[in-house]
Amino acid sequence: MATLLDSVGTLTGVGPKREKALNDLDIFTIADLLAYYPHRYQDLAVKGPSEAVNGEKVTFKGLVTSDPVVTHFGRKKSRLRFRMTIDQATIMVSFFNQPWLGKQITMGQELAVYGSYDQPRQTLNGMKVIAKAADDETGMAAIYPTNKAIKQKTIKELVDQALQRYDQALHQEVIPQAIRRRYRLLPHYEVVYGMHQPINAEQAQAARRTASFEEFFIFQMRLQLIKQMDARQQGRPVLFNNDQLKALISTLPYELTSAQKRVVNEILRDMRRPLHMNRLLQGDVGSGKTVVAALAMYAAITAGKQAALMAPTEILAQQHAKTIGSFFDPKQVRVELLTSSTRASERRQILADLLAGEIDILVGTHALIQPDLAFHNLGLAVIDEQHRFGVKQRSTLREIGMNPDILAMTATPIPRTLAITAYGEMDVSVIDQLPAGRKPVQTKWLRKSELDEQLTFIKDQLAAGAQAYVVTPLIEESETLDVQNAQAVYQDLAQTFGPEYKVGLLHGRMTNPDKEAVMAAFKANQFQVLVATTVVEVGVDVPNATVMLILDADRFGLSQLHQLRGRVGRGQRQSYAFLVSNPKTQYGVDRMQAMVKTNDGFVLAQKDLELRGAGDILGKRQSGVPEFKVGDPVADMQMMTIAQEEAMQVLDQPDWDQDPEIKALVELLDETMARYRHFD
Ligand SMILES: Nc1ncnc2c1ncn2[C@@H]1O[C@H](COP(=O)(O)OP(=O)(O)OP(=O)(O)O)[C@@H](O)[C@H]1O
Repeated sequence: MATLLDSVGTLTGVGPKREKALNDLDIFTIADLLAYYPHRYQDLAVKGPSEAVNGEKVTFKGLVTSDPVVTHFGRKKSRLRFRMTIDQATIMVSFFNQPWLGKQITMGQELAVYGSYDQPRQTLNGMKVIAKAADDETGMAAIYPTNKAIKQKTIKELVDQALQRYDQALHQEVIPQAIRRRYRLLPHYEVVYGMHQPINAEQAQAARRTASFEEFFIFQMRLQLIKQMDARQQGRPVLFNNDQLKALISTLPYELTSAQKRVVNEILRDMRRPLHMNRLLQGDVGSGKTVVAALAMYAAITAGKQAALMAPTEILAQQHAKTIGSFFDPKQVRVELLTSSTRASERRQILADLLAGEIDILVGTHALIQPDLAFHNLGLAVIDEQHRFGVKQRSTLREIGMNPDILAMTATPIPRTLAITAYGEMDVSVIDQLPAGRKPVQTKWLRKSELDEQLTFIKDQLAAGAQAYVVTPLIEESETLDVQNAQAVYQDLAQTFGPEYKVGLLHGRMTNPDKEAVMAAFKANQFQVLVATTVVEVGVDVPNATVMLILDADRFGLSQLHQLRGRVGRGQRQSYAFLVSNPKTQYGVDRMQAMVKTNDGFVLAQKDLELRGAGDILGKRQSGVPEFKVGDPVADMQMMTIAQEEAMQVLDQPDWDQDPEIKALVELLDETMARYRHFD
C-alpha cells in the first residue's frame, strides 16, 4: 500500500538523478515532499485597477490595445511596453529585459499579467504573463525554496502529483483531535492543501499556524520519546554513601548556598534511581557549579564507580583538575588529567590505571572520548559547557563509557523556551543564587577617548593588590589580526603599567602548555594584568582579579560580554567591568546599556535572543538548536511550550500509539525510534 514513507523516487518523472537532487533538499519520502512548504506566495487573484493598491503585486486581465514596442538600452537592457484596457481603464504595461515577450503578445489579445502596480502613473511593472487566467480564478502561487538542480515548476508538479496520489493518506492525523480542538487547529489535510495551494492569504496563514504547531509537536514528541527510552534503557542505580558525602561537605572551605544544596539533592536523587540520569545544570557565571559537580562525582566514587569530567578547553580542564583535586584527600580519591598534550608514556599509564579502576576521577578535554580509552566502571560523566559538545559526542561517550549518568553544565543562561528546544530531552537544574558576600560587578560603558582616565583607576586597583584582565576582540574572523592586535595592546599596556606591574599575554595561537603556564602565573599573581583574546571567556577562575576591561566591546554578543564580566566579582572585593566602545548603531548602544543595567545572565540572554537569535546565545557552530522549517521557536515561544506540555501528556497515556486517529504521527515517530535504537 502506498504510504507517505514511500520514497520520492516512486513519483513519475523522478529518476535517480532527480531523486539525488531532491535528497539534497532533504526530501527523501513523500512525507518530506509534502512537508516541503513554500516560503512565500504570489497572489494571482485577478483584480481590476480600481481594487488594486498602489505598490502591491496584482494580476490584471484585459485586452492588449497597442502593439508592443521594445526599446533597447545598452547591450543587455531593454524595455517592452504595451497598452492594456481593463474594464474601463487603460494602463501601460512594461516588462524589463524580456524582449522575447514581444513576439508572444499581439494587439487585440486577451491577456493576464502579474506585476507590481504603480497607481499614480497608471502602469504595471510586469513580472510574468499568465497563460490561462479565468475571471473566476483566484489563488496564490506557491514559491518554494529551490536549488540549482530543481526548478520551481518541478517541485510544484511533484507536489501536485503527490497530493493526488496520496490524498487518502493525508486524512490521517498528526495531532490528536482533543489538542486540535483546544487550540483551534486545522485537520492535517487542510494544512497540507492550505500550505501548497491556498485560495487566499488568510487560508495560507491559517495553514501555517497549524503547520508550525505540527512541527513543534512532532519535535517535542520525538524529544520526549527519546527521554522516555533513555530512562527505560539503563537501570543501574548509583548507591552512594550519604555519610561520606556529608563528611566531604563539612570539609569545604565555605557553606554551600541553598541553591547549590537544592541542585545537589536533585542530582543525587536522579543518580540513586535505577534510571539513567540526563541532567543539565545551569547556573549564572560564578554561581559555583564546580563544587556541585565534584560532589556528584564523589557520590559515584562512594558507590564504587568512576567519574569523568570533560571541559571544552585545556585551560579549563587543567583548572578543573586542580580545583577538584583540592576538595579531596589524594590518598583517598585519585584525580588525573588527560588532554591532547599529555605525554605518550603518561597517557599509557593513565589508560592502564583507568582500566584497572585505580583512577577515580578523570578530567580532560575531547581527549576523553577516544576509542582506546576504557573505564573500569564509569558511573558519571560531567560535561562542562555543554553546548560545545554536540549530541554526537554525547553518544560517543555512551559508546565508550558504558552509558554513564550524564550531568551537563552550562554557564550560559538559556531562556526557558530555548532550553526546551535545545535540551528538551534533559532534566534541568538551575543554581539561581550567587554565594553570599559577592558584590555585584559595577559595569561602566566608556568611549575610547575616556580610556586613559580609566587606566589610572585600574592602576589604583593594582596598587591595592588586585589584578586585571584586558580583553581584545576578534577582528573580522582573522586570527592573525587578533593576535597582532592583542600583541599591540600588550606592548602598550606594558609601557603604561610597567615597571611596577607585570603584564602577561594570552592568545589563541599559543601552544597549550604556554597558555597553561600563563594562566597559572596569573593565578599565582606573578603578573597583575592579563591581556587576552576571548580565550578567557569561559570558566576561568581567578578570584583576586577585580577589573575586566573589554576593548571594542560592541563586537561581542551580550552573553559573551556577560561571560567575560563573570571572570571578575568572584571574590569578596568590589569588582569592575569597563566596556570600551563607540558603537555605530543604535543596536550597539542598546547592548552596552543593557550590560550596564543588569547583572542577571538570564535577563541578558533573553535580550540577546530577541536581538540576535538563538545561534548567538548558544554559539554558532554547535547551537544544538534544531532548524525548523515552518515554525520559529523564538517568535512562537508560547506555541513551543504548549507543544511540549501536550506531547508529555500524550506520552503519559499508556497506549497512546494505538490510537488509529493519529496513525500518521505514530508512523513518523516509529522511524525516529528505529533510528535511535540503531545508535545505541
Ligand atoms: N557556596 C559558596 N560560597 C562561597 N564561595 C563559593 C561557593 N561556591 C563556590 N564558591 C566559589 O565561587 C567561585 C566560582 O565558583 P565556580 O568556579 O564553581 O563557578 P561556576 O559556576 O563554574 O562559574 P563559571 O561558569 O563562571 O566558571 C569559586 O572561586 C568558588 O570557590
